[in-house]
Amino acid sequence: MNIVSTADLRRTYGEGETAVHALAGVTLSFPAAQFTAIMGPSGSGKSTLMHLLAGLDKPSSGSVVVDGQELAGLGDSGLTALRRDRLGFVFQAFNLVPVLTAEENIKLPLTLAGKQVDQAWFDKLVDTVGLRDRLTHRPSELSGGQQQRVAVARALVHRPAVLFADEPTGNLDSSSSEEVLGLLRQAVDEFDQTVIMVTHEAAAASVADRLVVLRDGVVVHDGAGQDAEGVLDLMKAVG
Ligand SMILES: Nc1ncnc2c1ncn2[C@@H]1O[C@H](COP(=O)(O)OP(=O)(O)OP(=O)(O)O)[C@@H](O)[C@H]1O
Repeated sequence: MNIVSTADLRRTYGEGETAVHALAGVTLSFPAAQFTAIMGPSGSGKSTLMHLLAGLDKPSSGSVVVDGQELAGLGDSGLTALRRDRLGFVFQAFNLVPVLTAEENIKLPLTLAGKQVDQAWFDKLVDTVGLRDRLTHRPSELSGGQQQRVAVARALVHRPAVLFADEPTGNLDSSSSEEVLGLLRQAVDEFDQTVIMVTHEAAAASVADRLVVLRDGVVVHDGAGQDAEGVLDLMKAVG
């Protein structure tokens, strides 16, 4: 079953001769429990695609279906509810709330939605991300890697249909990057989580099951995951 799919997705900024075709017809399907890395040179349309998949921007034409819902058919409140209830996000900047503890940050999506915390799931997540002894700490008292692990737990606490990760290791050293990527991998393997990650880093992309490469707003490669060397070779070949 596809959790996310697009059909001939286009997004044009501006008009006439100065128009930029950030996405120029992208048709992709993302099956459940698959880890996809999206790569491509700067300006190839990766952020635009992520924003459209998450309903944060509207396409010029084409469709996006997420968790069985055509986004064009949802109003602003429907999109907000979809993002809150069905999507998880991890960004390069950890985006934690500074005055809240790690535990409060992790539970925030549920608090905001007025939903009960599934304590067994919360405990499992906390143990998976290895933050049991840091739950009462505020973000400023945590390392970058720990903060991003809080962000991963927060993105998973409401069991989203899909987790979007936008350069999740962009601000991390290599060992923290490995930890965070390992967590995302574990979420796919153990929790059947669907993950779609944009990255510039071959090492990050190498943990994915599938590699999609964009260039000039179109898909120029869509294939099985590669090791880091394979990713670099592929990027050279398509770049
Ligand atoms: N709000 C906007 N107005 C005009 N042009 C835009 C806007 N946002 C993006 N673009 C253009 O659309 C194209 C795709 O941009 P996008 O940010 O999706 O690329 P990207 O692959 O995410 O790049 P990067 O790796 O640098 O983040 C670029 O040419 C960019 O300049």
